[in-house]
Amino acid sequence: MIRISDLTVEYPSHGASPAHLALCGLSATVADGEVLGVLGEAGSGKSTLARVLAGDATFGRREGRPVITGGDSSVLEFSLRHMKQSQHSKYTFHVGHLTQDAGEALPPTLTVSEAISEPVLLRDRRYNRQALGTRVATLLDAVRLPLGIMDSFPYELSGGQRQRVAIARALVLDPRVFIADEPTAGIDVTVRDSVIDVLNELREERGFSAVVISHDVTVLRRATTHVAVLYRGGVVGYGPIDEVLADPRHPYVAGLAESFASNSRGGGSRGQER
Ligand SMILES: Nc1ncnc2c1ncn2[C@@H]1O[C@H](COP(=O)(O)OP(=O)(O)OP(=O)(O)O)[C@@H](O)[C@H]1O
Repeated sequence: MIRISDLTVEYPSHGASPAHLALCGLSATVADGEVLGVLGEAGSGKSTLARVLAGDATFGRREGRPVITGGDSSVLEFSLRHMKQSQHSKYTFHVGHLTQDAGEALPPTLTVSEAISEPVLLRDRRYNRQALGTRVATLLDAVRLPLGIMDSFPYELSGGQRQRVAIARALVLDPRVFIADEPTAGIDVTVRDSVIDVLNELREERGFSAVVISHDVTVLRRATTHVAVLYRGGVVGYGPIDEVLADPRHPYVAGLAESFASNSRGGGSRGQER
């Protein structure tokens, strides 16, 4: 479903800033029903990879957008490097993208229900409102949010609730591929498990494929089939997470293995919902 082959990505130069090489010769595959986890230090290229897979690097050079300068990635038979503008809307219909800090970027003037419905109504203003209401309610339930918050505005919610609304919004078009950049950031440990459950249910029921960026080892262990560890834009570890950590081939992966081992000895991460 997703085949990344020798992918090289740059941010073009603008003003006095030179071009920046963000990903270099990256390869990975995600078959139907698989979830690839991506981890790596800050600036290693994780969000850039998510943006490219979400279709943000198509149609020439635009300031602030990544550009594929080598290799390619095919997602659902679409070539990301050679995608035509006319294909983009179809592509983004099938590929959901939860951006980093999506919860904080919810439209402030829309209620929860309107924010989750918006991607559907932007494509089809005459979509059946009753069916849409049912879809919103099902998604709220899936991310363990009470139906009573449907008419609330983002400022009335906690950070963790906003993040879960953003997840529901990213899934409302029923994507076949889901790209999620830190989906559990700011979510407490019990809700984090429900997000992992949503990913696993989608995977089992729909043969859904996903790429999940996360620094949370519990998410990576329970929701991914394999991981790619990025370091300065290249892959330095690839395979099932426990195998990658048990046999580190790069000093950065060895450091990760060490810190994950000491975290588990200390009882693991316990993120608190904001
Ligand atoms: N719009 C942009 N223009 C130029 N360079 C950029 C742009 N966005 C990101 N970069 C650079 O590309 C590299 C990869 O950034 P990216 O955001 O993909 O890393 P990341 O691994 O997601 O980091 P973090 O964990 O901090 O989110 C970094 O060196 C970053 O400074």
